[in-house]
Amino acid sequence: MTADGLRAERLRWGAGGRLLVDGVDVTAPPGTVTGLLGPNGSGKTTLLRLLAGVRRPEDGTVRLDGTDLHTASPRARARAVALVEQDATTDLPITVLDAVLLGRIPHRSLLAGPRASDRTAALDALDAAGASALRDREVTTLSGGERQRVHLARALAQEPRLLLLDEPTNHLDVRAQLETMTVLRKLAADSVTVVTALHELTMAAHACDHVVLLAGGRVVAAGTVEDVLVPEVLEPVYGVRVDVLRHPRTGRPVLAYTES
Ligand SMILES: Nc1ncnc2c1ncn2[C@@H]1O[C@H](COP(=O)(O)OP(=O)(O)OP(=O)(O)O)[C@@H](O)[C@H]1O
Repeated sequence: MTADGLRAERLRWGAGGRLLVDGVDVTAPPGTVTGLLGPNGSGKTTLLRLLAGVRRPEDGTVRLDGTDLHTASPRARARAVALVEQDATTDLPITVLDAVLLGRIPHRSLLAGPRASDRTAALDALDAAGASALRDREVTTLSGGERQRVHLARALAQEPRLLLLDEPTNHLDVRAQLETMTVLRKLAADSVTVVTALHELTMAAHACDHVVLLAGGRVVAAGTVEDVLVPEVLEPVYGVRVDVLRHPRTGRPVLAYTES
């Protein structure tokens, strides 16, 4: 097994007589955070499901460290890949800790209950996601932001090599957004491959190594933050005027938008 991260090539998937993902390539080396950007309806969620292996492409391949995710067994895939879906709902009347323990299922015998090591992994994941204080709460009673942290914790408990997230910060306050992106950076530092859909371009500029910009199911630009998050690329895609400022302390791009 080579640790070359995620390599998706020529992905295609359509529905309702329309191609929603049309010849998309995504490369994400281990140890990097890749931002998946694009306007509403550009295909980010559809692409993440193809990358996660939960939806089979009509054409193209998804390889993680050289292994084709769509021919791997569901169990092998579940050990390797975690997907945090947008607004994932959990209607089960279970506690937060039990919900996070569900992330350990790919790592244990189906018939056995959680082991002490699974519980430790779940508690560590809750801690990393900043959700330890919620562990005994019933999931159905949580706020949107609290749920988002718990979904992240469940994915962390899964200990994936590829972590895919669909707008993981959309319910979070500014501090929690930064904390979540710090968690993703730490995972990348531990050689996890992280791909996250984001709407907030300044957050992408702050936390991503690479970005992939989608429009109409196609990649319109891919590369470093400095190459892609520029007015010439963004303005035609979003239909707004974009000004790129510099963060006074980090030097990273800060994007400001006005109607064009
Ligand atoms: N099963 C489906 N059948 C028909 N159309 C679909 C289906 N799934 C998604 N679409 C459409 O495909 C397009 C891409 O949807 P997708 O959810 O991937 O976009 P997105 O970039 O994640 O959008 P958003 O930023 O709004 O979350 C949208 O126009 C959506 O309505």
